[in-house]
Amino acid sequence: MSVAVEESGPPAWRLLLGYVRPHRWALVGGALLSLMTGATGLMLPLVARELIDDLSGDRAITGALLLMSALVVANAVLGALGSYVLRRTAESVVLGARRSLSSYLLRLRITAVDRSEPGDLMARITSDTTLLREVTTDSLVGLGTGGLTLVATVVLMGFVDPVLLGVTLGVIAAAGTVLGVIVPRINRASRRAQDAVGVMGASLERVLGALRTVKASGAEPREERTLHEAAQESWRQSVRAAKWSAAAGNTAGLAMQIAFITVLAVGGARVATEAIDIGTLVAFLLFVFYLMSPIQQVVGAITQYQTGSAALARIQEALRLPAEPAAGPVELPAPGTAPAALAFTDVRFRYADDLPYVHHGVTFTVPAQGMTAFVGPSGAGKTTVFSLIERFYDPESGVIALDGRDLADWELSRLRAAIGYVEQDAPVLSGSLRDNLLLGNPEADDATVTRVLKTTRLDGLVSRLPDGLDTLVGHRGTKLSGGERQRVAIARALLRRPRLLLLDEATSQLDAVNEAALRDTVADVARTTTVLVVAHRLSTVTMADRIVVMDAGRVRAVGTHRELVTADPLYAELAATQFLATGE
Ligand SMILES: Nc1ncnc2c1ncn2[C@@H]1O[C@H](COP(=O)(O)OP(=O)(O)OP(=O)(O)O)[C@@H](O)[C@H]1O
Repeated sequence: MSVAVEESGPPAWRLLLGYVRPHRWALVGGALLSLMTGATGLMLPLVARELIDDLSGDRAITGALLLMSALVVANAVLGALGSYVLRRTAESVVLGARRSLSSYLLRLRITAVDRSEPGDLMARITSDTTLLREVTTDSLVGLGTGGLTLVATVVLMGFVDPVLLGVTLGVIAAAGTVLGVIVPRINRASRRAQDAVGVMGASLERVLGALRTVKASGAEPREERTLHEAAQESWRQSVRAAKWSAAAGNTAGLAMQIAFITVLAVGGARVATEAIDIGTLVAFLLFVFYLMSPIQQVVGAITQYQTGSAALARIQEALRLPAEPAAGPVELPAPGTAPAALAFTDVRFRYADDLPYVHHGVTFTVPAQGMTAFVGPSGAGKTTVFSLIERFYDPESGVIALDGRDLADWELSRLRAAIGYVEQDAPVLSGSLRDNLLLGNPEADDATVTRVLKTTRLDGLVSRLPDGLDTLVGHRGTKLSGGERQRVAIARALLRRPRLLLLDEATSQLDAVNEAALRDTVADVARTTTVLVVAHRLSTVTMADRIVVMDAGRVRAVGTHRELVTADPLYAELAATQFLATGE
């Protein structure tokens, strides 16, 4: 299982009712149409009895025939209308579930995402929600209309002949006992089948996300096996569910056939002893025939609900993952807003309770404006500083304050609006170059975009591309070079006019010319904004106003390059080896 959540929670049907509630009147309308369809069907045996009576009494049958024809037509028209209304409503229920689930997943806390498989979460939005369609129509409506029709039919049958009704109900009760054993098995198999679809989604996401590496490692056969195994497991469990569903359906069908034969035999005997007349027996047999449809509807509703509730449980699991509060409208800082000051005070943090501490009491202050670089060995906790500033995670103890205010007291969307963040691997989303640049500030005007493109030296690239800013960059920006992706990420962050700019190794993939240009840009930005850089290159570090040296989750020194080279042996060593070794 790839989604880690606590097991408790309200039952699945409550979640279903939540999705159905907005469409309840359409559903009631559809159910009424279905009921009317059933009622027209139910009237047919009674009219048939009239017709037979008329025939045996030598009376005209035109009226009864016309009435029967009208009932047949009404039955067809009402049936079609009812099924359209119900199907439409079911699609609306699926739409509602997909909307709420996708909104929820976008708000997931990063901790929840760390513990989940994106492919499995995707399967929950796409495949599991689809199953709600059948649950809404077949289950909810089927149970309602089928149940009501069943009761109405049974009442009418009781009026026609209570003895034959007793015989019929006896057979149905026996079938019900068998169904009680079958139904839970459908639920179990359906749940496993949907879980296997989730596993398949997760495996697909894993492979397609790193197809180049998979190919380069010659790992296709192994990955293929994993995918096939998941597909096979889903098939196996779906076949098992189909087997039990078929058994359930046929048990109901068989019960009805047995009821038919028994009624024919017992009814025949009653006609022979003149307890009932032949018209009554024909009417009752027609009722038994009409009983078949609501019974199958009710059995179908119960079996379908088993599949649906397995999907509902998976949706519910996703909805119990920890999420952030719903974001208000994002308001970016107005041009010229003052840069932000930042302070970490004795911050302790670990990614999970069963993992070691990454920060063991980190303390440093960054005044508004200027550039601060973070250096230190790999795994020292530098990137984690940025993740905490963005509140992707919260510290276990200690305080992180922006402008003197604890991050916990900031409205999350306001906090993030103040920050521009360029991640370590500079992600670019599929879509056009323009989509990517305007991701964080869709309102940026053309003049600003042109200026930022120039600053990040992307103007040359854009003019070379046949479609300019509308060029599609491919999945994860694969049509761009590593350096171009990084510059796009920086341009995107700058377009947000951040009060605090976080650059995580933002220059690591740039060539010397572009790096020098970007260094000037960053220095320029640092005159009006607070810039924090996780640096791997001496060039970035030497120009920083202050350098925070981190080691194993602690700040060991703060100072300028000049100060630290003499004051801190680790820094002196890093400067002498790591930075210089990168080629500067
Ligand atoms: N999402 C996560 N879940 C669990 N552990 C994590 C997570 N992200 C990072 N870590 C661990 O936290 C520690 C610090 O990671 P961090 O990325 O902050 O280091 P860093 O100083 O930026 O390293 P580098 O210079 O190599 O990027 C590492 O040991 C890493 O394995």
